[in-house]
Amino acid sequence: MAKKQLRNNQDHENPRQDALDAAWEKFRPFIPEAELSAMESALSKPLDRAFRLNPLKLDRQEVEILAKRYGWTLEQVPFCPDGFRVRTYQTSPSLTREHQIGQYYIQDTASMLPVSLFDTRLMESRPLILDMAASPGGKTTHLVARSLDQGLIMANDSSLSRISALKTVLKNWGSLNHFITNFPGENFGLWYPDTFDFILLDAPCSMQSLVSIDSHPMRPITEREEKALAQRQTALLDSAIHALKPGGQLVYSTCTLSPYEDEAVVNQILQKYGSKISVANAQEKLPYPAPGLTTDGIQTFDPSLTGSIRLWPHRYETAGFFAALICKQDSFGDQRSETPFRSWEKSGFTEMNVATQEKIDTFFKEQFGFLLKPVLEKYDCSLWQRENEVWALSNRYFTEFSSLPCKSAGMKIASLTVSGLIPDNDWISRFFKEMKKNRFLLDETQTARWLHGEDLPSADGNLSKGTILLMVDACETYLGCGFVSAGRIRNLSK
Ligand SMILES: C[S@@+](CC[C@H](N)C(=O)[O-])C[C@H]1O[C@@H](n2cnc3c(N)ncnc32)[C@H](O)[C@@H]1O
Repeated sequence: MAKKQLRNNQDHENPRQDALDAAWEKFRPFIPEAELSAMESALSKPLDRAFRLNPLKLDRQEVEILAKRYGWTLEQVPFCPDGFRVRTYQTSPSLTREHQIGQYYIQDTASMLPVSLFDTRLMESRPLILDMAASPGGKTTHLVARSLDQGLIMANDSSLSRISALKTVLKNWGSLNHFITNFPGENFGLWYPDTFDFILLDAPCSMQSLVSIDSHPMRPITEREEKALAQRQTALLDSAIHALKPGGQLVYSTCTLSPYEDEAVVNQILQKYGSKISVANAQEKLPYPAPGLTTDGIQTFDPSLTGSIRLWPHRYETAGFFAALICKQDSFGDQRSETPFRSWEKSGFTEMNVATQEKIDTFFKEQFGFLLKPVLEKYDCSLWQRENEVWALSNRYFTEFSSLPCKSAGMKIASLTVSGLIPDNDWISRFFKEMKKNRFLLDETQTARWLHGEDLPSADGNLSKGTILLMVDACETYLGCGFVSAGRIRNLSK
C-alpha cells in the first residue's frame, strides 16, 4: 500500500507514519485475503468523532436536542447503546458547555467496546468493580454509568502522575461510588482473592492500532519491547483472575492488534488455569462477528479465543482494538495477603454530627427544593466532614476498604463557610434536574459574561440571597452556580 494511503488522523509525518507502515506489514498476513481491500479503504478514511452520553446527567431524548442545537448527524455505535458517532457537525462536540459539565464523554468508538461486554443484569445489582489500569478514566466513567453509580468502583493506576487526570474525569462525570488507588495491579490477586464481581484490565500496550490518533499515537516498537509488554500484561491478567469472584466477569482489553499482546496473553492464562476459567463467546454482543485469531503464526490458540473480539479497523470503522470476556468458574482457594494499611484518622474525614447533617438537609430543601436524604439512601452513601468540606462517601467503601491507602473517594457536595453553606458545582451539575427552586435563566449576553468568569448584576429583586442555579436554553441546561449578595451574582466557578 502506498505510504500516504494509511490513515494518520493527525497528519503527522514520521515516526508515526513509519510505525503505521511497519504495523501494516506485520499484521497483513493475519487479515483474511477477501477483506484486504475493505481494510485498505477503511485505513484511508479519517475516523469520525464519537461520544458516550452520561446517563447520570443526560438521557437519550436530550441527545436529540443537543444534535439539533449543535448541528450533529449522529449514528449509534453498534455495540454500545450510549455511544454515538458524529458523522457531521456544525459545532464540534468538544466545544459545548454540555461537554464541559460532563453530560457526555468524548471517546473513540473502539474504546466503548470493553465495558459494553459486561452482563447488564449483574452490572445493575450493586456490584463491586475493579478497574485495574484506569487512568485517565474514560472506561471508568463507562463502568460508573453501566452500574448506575450504585455499585462500588476501585479505580486504580500504578502511575502517580496519571492519578490527577483520573480524579478530574470522575469528578466531572459526577461519580459518587468510587475510590481511587495507586498500586501496581499485580498486587490485587494477592490482596483481594475472589473479591470483585467485575474487573476491567485495559492493559498498558504497544498501541499498534493501525490508526494514529492523539489519544493513542502510534510509534515504532521493537520486538524486545513487545515481549516485555506481553510479560507485564500476563502478570496483570494473572493477578486479575485471582482477584475475580467465582461467577464474576473480567474483560482484558488493549488498543493494539499485536497477537502477542492479545490472544497469546489470554491463551497463556487459559493454559495455566484450565477449566477454572473460560473465554466467553463475546461475538453474541456484536451485530456481526469480529473473531479473535486462532494462531499467531507460531502457536495455535485455544479454540475458545475465536469468542474474543478483534476489531480490525474495517470491521466497525474503528481504530484497532482487542477485548476478551473471561469468566471464572472456581476459586483457586488463595489465602489473602496483608494489604497496606492507613488509619482512617489519616484520611482527614470525620463523622458528621446529626445536627450538621440536618442543617445541610434543610439547606438543600429550602434553597433548591432538593431532597438530599433519599438521594444518599439510593446511592448508599453517608455524609462526612473534612475540615470545612462536606463529602458523600460510599458506605461500602467505609466498611470494606477504608484502611487501604487511597488517593480520593466519593464526591464533595458543599463547603461550610462564614456566609453559610456553598454547594459544590459538581454536585449541582449532577443533580440539577431535581433542583426546582432558585433557577435563574441567563440571556445570551449574560451567558457570555458568565463564561468569561465575570460576576453579574442582579436586577431581579425576587432572587433570594445565597446560592442560585444559573440556567440557559429555556432552563434546560445548567451553566454553573452563583452567589447572590449585595445586588450581585458572584461567579462561583472562578
Ligand atoms: C491503556 S491505559 C488505560 C486507559 C484507561 N483504561 C482509559 O480508558 O482511560 C493503561 C494504563 O495502565 C497503567 N499501568 C501501567 N502499568 C500498570 C500496572 N502494573 N498496574 C496498574 N496500572 C498500570 C498506565 O499508567 C496507564 O494509565
